[in-house]
Amino acid sequence: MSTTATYTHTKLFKLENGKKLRKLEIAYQTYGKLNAKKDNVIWVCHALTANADVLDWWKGLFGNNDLFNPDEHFIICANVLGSNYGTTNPLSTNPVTGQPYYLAFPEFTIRDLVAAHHLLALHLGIQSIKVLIGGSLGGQQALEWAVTDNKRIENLILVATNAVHSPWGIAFNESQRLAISTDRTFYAQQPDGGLKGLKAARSIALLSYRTYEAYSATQLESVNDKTDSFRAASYQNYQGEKLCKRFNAYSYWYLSKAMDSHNVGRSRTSIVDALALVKANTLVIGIENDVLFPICEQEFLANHIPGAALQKISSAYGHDGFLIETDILTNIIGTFLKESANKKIIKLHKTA
Ligand SMILES: CC(=O)SCCNC(=O)CCNC(=O)[C@H](O)C(C)(C)COP(=O)(O)OP(=O)(O)OC[C@H]1O[C@@H](n2cnc3c(N)ncnc32)[C@H](O)[C@@H]1OP(=O)(O)O
Ligand SMILES: N[C@@H](CCO)C(=O)O
Repeated sequence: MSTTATYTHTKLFKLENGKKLRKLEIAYQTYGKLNAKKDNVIWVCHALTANADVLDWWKGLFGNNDLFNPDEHFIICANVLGSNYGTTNPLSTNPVTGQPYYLAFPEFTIRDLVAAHHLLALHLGIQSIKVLIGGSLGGQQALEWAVTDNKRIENLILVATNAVHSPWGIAFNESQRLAISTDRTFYAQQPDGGLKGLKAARSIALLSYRTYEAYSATQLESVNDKTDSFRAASYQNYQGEKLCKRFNAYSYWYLSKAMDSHNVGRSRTSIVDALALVKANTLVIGIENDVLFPICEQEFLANHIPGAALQKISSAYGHDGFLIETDILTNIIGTFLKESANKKIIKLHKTA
């Protein structure tokens, strides 16, 4: 059973920077049913350009015959604030002006994305989360959630993510925003504004999501007399255009800023102290070939989240491996959850 719905928050939604959004709408999807014990919730936080349909974009890990399936679990995935898959975003109508926000949309942070998830969890009556999982920007949300609200989450799975967005990651994002800002239509404030810039931005982003090996494996020329029109060039154009057909430059701009904002230590004593607040059984998964979120970032998480386990995997896809290597993820996560369930039984026996 799958449900697609939108929750409308009728009170003002206060952002971390103090600005307020009226009539926040959060699009979400659920699969399966909450069981009688209310202990089968799997909450998924999605990455930069995905949506609430996790059975579509994380197939192999989420599906009718997969580790996370609607027969056993109540799976919830919400489209993040700022994204154009149904949640309030820069193309939404500002209730105050009656016009789309575009660049008048307030800036927001990863903490604001999590605050919106909190509202939805409250609305759905979710008291405990068996597994909170996310990769990349989704992992940043999951981590922030586990720091802020550390009693509700039993198991936390962080894939290809970090505790604070790195100077390297911010530099990639700024380069993408520079590409968008060179497209003058971005400032015309129209639904298709900045799409040429967005195409270039996605092309830049892909270089951080993939690897030298992946391009060599898929984009190598079969003839050696070419001087132009290379496959790799066609691929970059294609991928840029593919994103433009399903996303918009304004959402992309604001979400990349939210990613830059990620820092679990902000306004807290330190990053290390913030990580020490996590109480969930935590599994951190890193991809050894990830250029954007290098393995040292997951080592840092695992070293500072109490009792966290670390698993390193290899993927020629690099960072995007977190979306693609579902067989390996199924194996690692399945084993971790079995061990976690066994530990829970032993603990219950000891306290009985
Ligand atoms: C409504 C929706 O679409 S939902 C949103 C779906 N996306 C998300 O959820 C975001 C997360 N997903 C992703 O980022 C990506 O889908 C990934 C990382 C999982 C996979 O990336 P993909 O682009 O599908 O794979 P890959 O890099 O192998 O590229 C394959 C595509 O490039 C095309 N391609 C490959 N080489 C070339 C080339 N030299 N020139 C032109 N096109 C090329 C292929 O024909 C294929 O096209 P298709 O996507 O239309 O079938
Ligand atoms: N490929 C992912 C971003 C990488 O985290 C997306 O488009 O959402």
